[in-house]
Amino acid sequence: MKQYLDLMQYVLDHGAQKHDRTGTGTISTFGYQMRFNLQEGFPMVTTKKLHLKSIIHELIWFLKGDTNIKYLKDNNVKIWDEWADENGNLGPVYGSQWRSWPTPDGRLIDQISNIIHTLKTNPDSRRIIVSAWNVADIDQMALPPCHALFQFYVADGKLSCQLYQRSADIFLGVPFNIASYALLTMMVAQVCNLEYGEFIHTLGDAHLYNNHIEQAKLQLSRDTKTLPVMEINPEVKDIFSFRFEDFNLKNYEPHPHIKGAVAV
Ligand SMILES: Nc1nc(=O)c2c([nH]1)NC[C@@H]1CN(c3ccc(C(=O)N[C@@H](CCC(=O)O)C(=O)O)cc3)CN21
Ligand SMILES: O=c1ccn([C@H]2C[C@H](O)[C@@H](COP(=O)(O)O)O2)c(=O)[nH]1
Repeated sequence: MKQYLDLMQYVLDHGAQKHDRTGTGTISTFGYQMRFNLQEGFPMVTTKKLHLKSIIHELIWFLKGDTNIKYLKDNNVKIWDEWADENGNLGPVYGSQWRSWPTPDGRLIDQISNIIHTLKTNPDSRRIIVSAWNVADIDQMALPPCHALFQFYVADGKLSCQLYQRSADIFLGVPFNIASYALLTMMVAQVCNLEYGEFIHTLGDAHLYNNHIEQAKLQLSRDTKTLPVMEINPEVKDIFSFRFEDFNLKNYEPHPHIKGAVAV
């Protein structure tokens, strides 16, 4: 994952000191893009061990349209705990916008079903977009969407996806976001009978929190390893039918995990 290490090095070399909402302080840069060819392996960071279980369950949870952390808690995933209210609710975050975006006249739009339909019937469309950035709902969300908008693109029978992420926690969030959207792209490709193309990750405010700098430098001192391979149960042909057991990551041999506190 040279692309990820290059991002870390770039922000260390060129980033500006910036205050932030959490009071932690960051070193930050604005506007950065990484590309991952999904035929060259699954883009999981190898310079620290990533907890894939959390990533898969979070993605299944988004696709269910769920915005309560109960499903995550039942599967021992804790990454959203700090933001939920006393009933486990996060407000109308990703799952709600992806599957049931409310219209002014009272309908609900299932953006995921719509993009699957368009990919199957009109793959050359330049409008294959999912937006979580629902301006009218933002003040009811526990956290405004970071991965705000993504677009699919088909050429030569290959499916690519580009994500716009407005705010990117390079040490903790970004490795999760890359793996999650790479996996989503592969799942969408499978159900639409397309080959794997690229995942393109475009970042707005890309920052390293001041209490993650040592962890970043440790990762930069480690050598990269061959990317693992993600096997997906080929029998699943419906985007909403994937289960945790349908995924099998092979040959993931990362360096040891590195701890870092999450800024709330
Ligand atoms: N500051 C901040 N960074 C984020 O990346 C982030 C937020 N806030 N708020 C909302 C979600 C929650 N996300 C999170 C939250 C925690 C971890 C985290 O603690 N990761 C650890 C443990 C992983 C695990 O338990 O599975 C890690 O080492 O990766 C990662 C992503 C991504 N988002
Ligand atoms: O998927 C995610 C979700 C969140 N983040 C990070 C980016 C920021 O560090 C915080 C959000 O704080 P804001 O003040 O709302 O920007 O969470 C991420 O990297 N990936």
